[in-house]
Amino acid sequence: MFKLFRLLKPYRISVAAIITLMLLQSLAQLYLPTLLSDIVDVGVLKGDVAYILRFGAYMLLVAMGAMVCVIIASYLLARTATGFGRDLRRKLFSHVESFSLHEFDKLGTSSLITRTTNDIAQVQQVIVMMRMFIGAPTMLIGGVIMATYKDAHLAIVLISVIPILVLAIVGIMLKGLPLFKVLQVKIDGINLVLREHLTGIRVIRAFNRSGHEKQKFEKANLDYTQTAIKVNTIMATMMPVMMLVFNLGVVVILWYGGIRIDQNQMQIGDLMAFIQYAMQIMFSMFMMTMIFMMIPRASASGVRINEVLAITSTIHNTEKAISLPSNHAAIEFENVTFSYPGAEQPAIRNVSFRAEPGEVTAIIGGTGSGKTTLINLLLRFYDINTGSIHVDGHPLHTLQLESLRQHIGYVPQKAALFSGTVADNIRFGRETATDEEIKQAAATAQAADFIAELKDGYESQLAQGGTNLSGGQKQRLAIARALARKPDIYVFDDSFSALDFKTDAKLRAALKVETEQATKIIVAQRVSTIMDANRIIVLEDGCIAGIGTHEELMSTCDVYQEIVASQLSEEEIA
Ligand SMILES: Nc1ncnc2c1ncn2[C@@H]1O[C@H](COP(=O)(O)OP(=O)(O)OP(=O)(O)O)[C@@H](O)[C@H]1O
Repeated sequence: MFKLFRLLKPYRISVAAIITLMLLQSLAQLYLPTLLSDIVDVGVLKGDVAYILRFGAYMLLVAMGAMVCVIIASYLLARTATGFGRDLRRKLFSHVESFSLHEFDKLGTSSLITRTTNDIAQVQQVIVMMRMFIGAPTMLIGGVIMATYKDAHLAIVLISVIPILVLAIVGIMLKGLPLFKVLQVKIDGINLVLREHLTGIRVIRAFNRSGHEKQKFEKANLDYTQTAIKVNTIMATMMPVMMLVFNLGVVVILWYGGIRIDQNQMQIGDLMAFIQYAMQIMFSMFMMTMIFMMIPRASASGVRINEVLAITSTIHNTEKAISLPSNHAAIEFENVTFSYPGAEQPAIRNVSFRAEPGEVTAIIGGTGSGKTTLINLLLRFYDINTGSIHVDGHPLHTLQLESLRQHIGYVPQKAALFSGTVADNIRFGRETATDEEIKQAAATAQAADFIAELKDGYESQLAQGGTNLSGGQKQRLAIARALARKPDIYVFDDSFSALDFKTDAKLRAALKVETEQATKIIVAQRVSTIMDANRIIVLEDGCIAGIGTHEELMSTCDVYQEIVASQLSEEEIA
């Protein structure tokens, strides 16, 4: 966790000011009881009103000075802590941005979200508590010194109470701390049930499993509550135990102090100051307990954050990476083999093909045959194991990632839209696209009609993930987004599956005109979508079972014939 505090560097002046102010505040606090004892011993006992007033005003000034220190320190601390949290979130976010899909697979999306939010908040809390880090030890050491200075004999009573307090605190913490860790795991449990419930709400309702889900949530909730009650019960004993030990200590101090006053070895004011020092010592011990309770929790979060920061993406720009010139680029796969990390079998084996500019290269095959994997490799979401991929004659790894992706208009299998307007979502493809270009892209994607029917047309707001649109509408917006980019390469990963046959045909006809010069790769399940492609690649279990036009494959490729036969009969039956 302390490694993360390097991010405090830009705030070093604030931190120095906070430390100085808190030290000043602690010194002022330590000075107050001494002033009080002077008022009592000199002013009150001798009836010197002028002395009382003068020292009273003095006390007021010191107290106000301490207050000003606390106010300024709190302000600076709030700014520093929120700034630190913002910087750390930014650092983590941009680091995660550089990850390849492999790293996302490894860490898990939900864990990355928790680490960027909850875990950072825990570490940020340590900064917020910085006041205590400085105040508590100063008050403890200063309190003991000042109490000893007031009366060394009585200080022995006080100092012998401290180990009893420490023992009580350590005992309680030993019981409570492991439960704090358990508590975090139980929160994870609630989050898991909740996340599954919210994302799967349609399925849960359709299968009438609401009752079952409710029970699952109740169980996780009860589990968490019971642990929380247990940990809070243990922690709640801390204050009364501390108060008991402290009050017993005060009784002993008063008793022994009374004897010493009786023997003229101590003055009343000193005894009053002594009790105040004892209170300050106890308060500082309480603060230190809070610190010790918080640090293990925050350092667990610190470890989780550092884990993410320590991961370097397996896919990044090499030093000599070049920018892909704007060109109508040919794509070439040569003997490409690739296994997903941890997978036993390669998802793609010895795949070779060429996709030419101005042509449509289609990929067809059963589920799990490796179609999406080919696309993932072209976009360099993953790196190949053996073989090579060239774009415009350049090996993929020699190209700058941003430049490569800049040239590709990608339509994913599952249309991912973002909250914002329809126009915002299309403009996502190219920020500089004009309104006219956006309308043109929507028209080509056969989305113009349904957008016109929306309440605010292109300015209609989309819900998170576009849930207020149908599957086909989402797909058409995703296509419009890729078209708005005007790229050299189009990649449609099963992007026409949610469209009816008529819209599918109209869309392909419009695309043909709009994307004439570009290299087009179309992954499809329906033969009718790709029948007129210049080249059809038939995939089976990660290998190429045939390449050719529809006619060629109909006479040479058994797998293709099977696909065609199964679909025709299905259509005939329908
Ligand atoms: N992230 C991943 N990690 C591990 N294995 C994966 C991953 N993604 C896909 N696979 C595996 O790789 C193989 C090919 O998957 P791919 O998604 O490329 O198939 P597909 O042909 O696109 O299928 P579909 O038509 O169902 O989308 C499958 O066996 C799948 O289980």
